[in-house]
Amino acid sequence: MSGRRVDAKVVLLGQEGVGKSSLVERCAHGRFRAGPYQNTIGAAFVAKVMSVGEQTVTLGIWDTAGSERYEAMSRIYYRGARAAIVCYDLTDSGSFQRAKFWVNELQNCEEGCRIYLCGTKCDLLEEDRRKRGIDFHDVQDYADEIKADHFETSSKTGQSVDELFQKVAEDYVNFSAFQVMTEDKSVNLGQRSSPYFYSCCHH
Ligand SMILES: Nc1nc2c(ncn2[C@@H]2O[C@H](COP(=O)(O)OP(=O)(O)OP(=O)(O)O)[C@@H](O)[C@H]2O)c(=O)[nH]1
Repeated sequence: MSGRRVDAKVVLLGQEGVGKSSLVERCAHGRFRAGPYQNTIGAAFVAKVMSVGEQTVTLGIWDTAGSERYEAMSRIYYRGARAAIVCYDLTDSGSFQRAKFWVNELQNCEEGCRIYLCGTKCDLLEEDRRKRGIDFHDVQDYADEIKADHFETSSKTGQSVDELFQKVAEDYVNFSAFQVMTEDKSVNLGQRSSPYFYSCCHH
């Protein structure tokens, strides 16, 4: 994977313990690590190759640390992101307030970044519906208001995880195609925005 071109930078944001690393682990390696919770320090990176129709897209996924101690660092990681997966724990209403904080940041600082709201740990609701901390429709209304997609996922069972990342990749491809189309129609300045390049670290 080293040296592979990354087409789109994707960042995960959200309160500590909401399950960002688990989401990346499920998406990248198809597994869920039970056991003691280890908080992320700084950030972690993984590259994920996705297929969208005939095309191949490499997402460069940055998993940030949720601890407020690392807030300034998380800001560095969302710079230039094409997509942000803003996570909250479906059983913890406080984590949804924190998600709103990140949405405001993105709206103010990263105009070109699409937002995906992700309610995590939905397996816990299947065990006991009373554990739901935030009403689905309230989140959906908020998602509509901010023009975000909204998913409820479980990294434990895998529910809706692939769908979430697939949507991110598809939106990237469709949006890029739209951009090229509108650029072709407008005055040709002889320049086209190039994709982001990184030398990928991989684990
Ligand atoms: N039941 C259940 N537990 C989950 C799920 N996702 C994560 N967890 C648990 O929630 C805890 C925190 O998960 P992490 O993925 O480390 O959370 P994080 O958001 O990356 O945390 P920080 O790195 O501190 O920001 C761990 O004990 C996970 O096992 C899920 O889908 N279902």
